[in-house]
Amino acid sequence: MPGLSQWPGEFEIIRRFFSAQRVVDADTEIGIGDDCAILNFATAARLALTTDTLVAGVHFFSDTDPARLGHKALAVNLSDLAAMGARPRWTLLALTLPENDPEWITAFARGFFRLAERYGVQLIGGDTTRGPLAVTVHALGTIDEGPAVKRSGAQAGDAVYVSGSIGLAGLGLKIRQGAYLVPDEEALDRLEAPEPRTAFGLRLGEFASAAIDVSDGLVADLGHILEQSSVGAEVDWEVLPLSSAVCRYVADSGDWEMPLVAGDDYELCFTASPAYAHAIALAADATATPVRRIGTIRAGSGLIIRRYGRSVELPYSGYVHFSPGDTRR
Ligand SMILES: Nc1ncnc2c1ncn2[C@@H]1O[C@H](COP(=O)(O)OP(=O)(O)OP(=O)(O)O)[C@@H](O)[C@H]1O
Ligand SMILES: Cc1ncc(C[n+]2csc(CCOP(=O)(O)O)c2C)c(N)n1
Ligand SMILES: [Mg+2]
Repeated sequence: MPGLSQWPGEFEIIRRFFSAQRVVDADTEIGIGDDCAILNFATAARLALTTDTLVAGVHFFSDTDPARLGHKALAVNLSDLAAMGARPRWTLLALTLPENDPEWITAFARGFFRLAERYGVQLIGGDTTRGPLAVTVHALGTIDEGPAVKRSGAQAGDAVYVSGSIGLAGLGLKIRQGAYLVPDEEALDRLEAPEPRTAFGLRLGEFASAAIDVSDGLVADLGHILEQSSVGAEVDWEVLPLSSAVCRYVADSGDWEMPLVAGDDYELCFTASPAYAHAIALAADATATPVRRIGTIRAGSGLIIRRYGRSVELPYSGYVHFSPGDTRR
């Protein structure tokens, strides 16, 4: 009779797919294999902790390439660490699988560990259960010096910036849903395998008064900054960083709000005093991160979008679980 750890069940999945990672963080006293992981770090660094769940049929299509799903499950958590200026270090992985399909799990683990290794992140524990497909990842990072970049620090007169480009994942979702018929690889890549803005996130502390990552949509997430900072903002639609495919979608459909309300882009939206414009350009350059000023923080409340000489006030709408019909953006 095989020892418990040899049974082809959850323990075999853990042993075979998840417990032999090359990355080992020096401050990990106990990793995978006991009731808890133990971290032992004597430095003055503070810990940043976050968690995000991806559920089949809600966050991803059940037939998504498992390597891309493994990547995305970690990426969305690294994105939250980036938004606070934290350095990613450790992760925990809670995996609920409908079946023990070694090929699927091998590909999932490949995507997960490839990203983890690129950022030096160690998997230190998790949970493996049988049930409807869902992935929950916890990520832990350190803030080595300076204050964390919060949602609540934006001030009237600050500039509003966004990294990369927005609306790509929303376009990918429309294509995946069959609601838009012009294929675009870049859009599908953004939807299924977003890249966390980790390197730029580590520079945010140098200049940002507030920051958030764009998971639910620019308007909804900038809205969190505005509410938590008790300010309003104006955003110029014409300067939004949109890929040519997103521009074409807007021209074809007339749906100019899509890039503002669709989620899943995992870009960083942040605010900073105009005095930091040069520092921001240097950080963008040093980390090869496109960054665009899209608007200005104003006293008061509410978000005004300026578009071709008109001003429209948009509600802070985006992807909201449990909203009527669960906004399928
Ligand atoms: N069930 C919960 N119990 C305790 N805190 C929660 C719970 N759900 C969310 N939170 C906290 O509420 C805040 C807002 O959560 P939210 O999920 O909107 O943030 P986010 O992770 O940046 O967004 P997203 O999930 O879209 O990536 C966070 O501080 C989060 O830790
Ligand atoms: C199949 C499928 N349908 C819809 C979407 C869009 N979507 C789902 S959750 C979410 C916000 C982020 O989630 P959370 O707030 O839970 O972190 C978005 C934009 C998708 N990616 N896949
Ligand atoms: Mg976030």
